[in-house]
Amino acid sequence: MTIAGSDSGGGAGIQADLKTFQELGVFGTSVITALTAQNTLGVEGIFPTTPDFVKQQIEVVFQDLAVKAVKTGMLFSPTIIETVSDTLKEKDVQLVVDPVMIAKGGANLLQSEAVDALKSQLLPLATVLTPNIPEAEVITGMSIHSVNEIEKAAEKILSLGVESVVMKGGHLSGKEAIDHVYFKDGSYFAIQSNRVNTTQTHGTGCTFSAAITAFLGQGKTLKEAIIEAKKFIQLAIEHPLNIGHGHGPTNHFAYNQMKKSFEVVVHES
Ligand SMILES: Nc1ncnc2c1ncn2[C@@H]1O[C@H](COP(=O)(O)OP(=O)(O)O)[C@@H](O)[C@H]1O
Ligand SMILES: Cc1ncc(COP(=O)(O)O)c(N)n1
Repeated sequence: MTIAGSDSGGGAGIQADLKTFQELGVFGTSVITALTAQNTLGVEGIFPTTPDFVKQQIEVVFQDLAVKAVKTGMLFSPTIIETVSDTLKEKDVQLVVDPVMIAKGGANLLQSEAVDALKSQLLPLATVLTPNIPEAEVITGMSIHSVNEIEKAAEKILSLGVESVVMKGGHLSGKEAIDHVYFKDGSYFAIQSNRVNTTQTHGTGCTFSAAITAFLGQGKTLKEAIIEAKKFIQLAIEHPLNIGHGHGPTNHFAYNQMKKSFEVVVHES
């Protein structure tokens, strides 16, 4: 299940999630928190759903279908976060939280007053949190420029009650795009891939977290799911579709076409 916003341009949000689920052979269900009028150039409008209707969508799907894993993306408001947290608290599922805040084009997808609810209500339920660096900065109140600061921020995030955190390195510079993964029990690994010099990164975070969710739903361990999701997103970025006039979407087809001949580098410690 994905609980997220709709992207009319099809590259991020619910649409990216369902495409990823489909490519990975899992049956996707969707709970829409907000409609956005959006294309690769940016978000022009946001029309949020009501918290009650978000709850109704979740409950109706759970009443009928055996949901194995859930991801959250754009949640928009404190009341939607409270409702999603209260509803999921009762469910026995693995939860991937992508703390979507600001779109690549600059639009606010989370009201600033919603950060407290995200930290206090949703994060304690999360199997894994997948912040990019700016999101990790908002959650921790720290500025993050080095691996040392990434580790300190991860410690702060783990203390909020999440079981694990993937600190995504897409927004840092350097020849590699490295994601650092920390677990509550103190274990750690990092996954490294070549940084692609591209503007075609609309929906990278949504796609990555959807792939983790799909692999968890299929019964992979969290570590296996994160590594395989990194392959999915790397191939999706490396082989862009080149559509739209702004931040183009990633290519959800690439993984199935090329995964056999591709590996990412994993560092353990
Ligand atoms: N230019 C890039 N080249 C290769 N991988 C990237 C690039 N940009 C982002 N990634 C990867 O895509 C995933 C999503 O990261 P990021 O873009 O930081 O998230 P978000 O979309 O939430 O801002 C991460 O695994 C990150 O390492
Ligand atoms: C509905 C919705 N959800 C999430 C994103 C974030 O994606 P990105 O950071 O790539 O703009 C988005 N643009 N729209």
